[in-house]
Amino acid sequence: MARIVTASTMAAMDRATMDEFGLPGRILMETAGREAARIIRQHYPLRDTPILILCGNGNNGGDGWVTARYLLGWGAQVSVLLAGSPEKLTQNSLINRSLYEKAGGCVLTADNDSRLAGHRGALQRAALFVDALFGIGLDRDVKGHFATLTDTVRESGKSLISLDIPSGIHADTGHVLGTAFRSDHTITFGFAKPGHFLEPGRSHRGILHTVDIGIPEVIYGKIPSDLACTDPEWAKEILTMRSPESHKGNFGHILLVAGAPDTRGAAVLAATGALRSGAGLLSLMVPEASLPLPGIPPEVMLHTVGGNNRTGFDDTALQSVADLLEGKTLVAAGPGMGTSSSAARILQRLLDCPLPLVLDADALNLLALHPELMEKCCRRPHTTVLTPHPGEMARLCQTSSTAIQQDRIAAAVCLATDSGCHILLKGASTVAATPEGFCRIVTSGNPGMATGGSGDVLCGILAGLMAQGLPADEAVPLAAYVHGLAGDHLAKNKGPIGYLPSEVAHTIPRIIQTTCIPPNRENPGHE
Ligand SMILES: NC(=O)C1=CN([C@@H]2O[C@H](COP(=O)(O)OP(=O)(O)OC[C@H]3O[C@@H](n4cnc5c(N)ncnc54)[C@H](OP(=O)(O)O)[C@@H]3O)[C@@H](O)[C@H]2O)[C@@H](O)CC1
Ligand SMILES: Nc1ncnc2c1ncn2[C@@H]1O[C@H](COP(=O)(O)OP(=O)(O)O)[C@@H](O)[C@H]1O
Ligand SMILES: [K+]
Repeated sequence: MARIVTASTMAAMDRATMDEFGLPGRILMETAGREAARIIRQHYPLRDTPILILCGNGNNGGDGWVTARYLLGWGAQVSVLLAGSPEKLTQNSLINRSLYEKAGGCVLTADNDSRLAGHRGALQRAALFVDALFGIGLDRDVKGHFATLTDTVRESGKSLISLDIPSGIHADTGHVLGTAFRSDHTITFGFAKPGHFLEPGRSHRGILHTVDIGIPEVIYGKIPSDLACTDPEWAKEILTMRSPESHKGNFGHILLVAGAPDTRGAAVLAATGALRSGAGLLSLMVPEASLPLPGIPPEVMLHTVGGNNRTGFDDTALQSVADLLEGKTLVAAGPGMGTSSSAARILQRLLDCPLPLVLDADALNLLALHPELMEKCCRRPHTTVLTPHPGEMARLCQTSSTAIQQDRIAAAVCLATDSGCHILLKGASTVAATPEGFCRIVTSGNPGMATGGSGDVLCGILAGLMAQGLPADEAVPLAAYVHGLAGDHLAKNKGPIGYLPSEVAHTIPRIIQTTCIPPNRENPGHE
């Protein structure tokens, strides 16, 4: 299920389903609460599990009342703790509270700290909490008795299921507003929200279940979402098996410009990433002072150009660029390239070439240092991809990395639409934005990948996928997804920290085989 919607889009879909399509909000809420109760029943033995459902004022609380009524009907020991103010309940919450009470349900009211303290026994007796405090309507920090309740439940270590999103997590950014629940399961309604996939929200939501509450496809079509996430079904649609008659010329010829003497390993890692992802041919342009290049795959065609230990590339290197561009189908530049004035002149020349361009690391630093290069980059009539980490992104956008991290999706989309470039904003919760403003959140990857050289491998993977003809809007998120899956595979099989970016590169063929190739096309060359 790759569709994702923001809180405002989800609210607009809910409204349109009610007002235009004619399906009442009460039915949507009934479906949400009933399906949540079903999922709870699947995971916990109802008769042996005292359940306390925590309801807020809003419609998220409304879902909680419905869930409570179904669980009660199925024989569960269930109570509701109303943490919101009884007089402020939404209309549908009020109706569903009354139905729950008619069915014999018990309600404890705790709308301030002292009342909450009076219900300590009920909190202690519960074995499972259901969090229906706030959903997509959370719009400010969680404070006061709501914060006390959240912290008490979290610190109890007992099982917790959140309805729609863990309360305290902002649905659009994944940020914690004040304090937040950490759930074992989150049951979301309609479509998943960005906060389910963006850290720290992703780490707070446990197993995610997406429930169809009856938002009709016509409404989704009318209010389209410009967000999605990566998943295996999506990946399988993109990579197709090679024709038996294919040859190396079908899979592109990359010119990789990388590897000043101090950072020559970056060139090796990017080259390995590109070849392990299936690039047809790869030529590497490095300064002669960077030789030897230990670990460089013998498949790489090596072109040494003018350079020295101080600046990396020198001005004589510029003369080689035109020759080296001859016959290439894609250029990737930046890993360990250096930021000398000679490197800037090389980048200027590359920006003029009529080929797809992937710019990473020092190429991004050069764009930030030379506004005229950034302007040139924005005016390119050919595909350009920029792959910044938050620090590089901050320099490109002349802001701080804290500001970028405030809303990663907004930052990536804003730069992509302003610059006309594809943007891959890396880090925990990598996002890929297109110049048209579509954004895909990458769902793979782990903190074990936070090692120097990891981004160089990713740059190579991206160049390798694009060289094979994948359009940038698919190749950019797929490269990050495959890179993250390779990291996840190593974290699981080797250990969560200490595996190397070079090992990530060498794991790519296995990931492509297991995740991206549909099973019926898995074994080329075998009967
Ligand atoms: N038909 C539909 O629409 C459907 C909706 N559905 C469900 O509804 C949910 C959205 O409901 P919603 O819009 O009522 O918002 P919700 O998440 O309950 O929160 C708003 C309440 O919280 C309060 N509040 C906010 N922040 C606060 C804070 N920090 N500290 C304290 N209070 C705070 C805010 O108070 P106020 O700002 O008014 O003072 C208001 O009372 C959605 O996530 C899904 O679960 C499903 O049933 C499917 C059909
Ligand atoms: N906490 C994390 N969770 C998931 N992926 C991460 C995390 N930290 C780093 N990564 C990934 O590792 C790579 C690091 O890239 P980058 O910062 O450019 O590294 P370098 O410049 O050292 O090669 C990116 O793909 C990034 O998304
Ligand atoms: K919730």
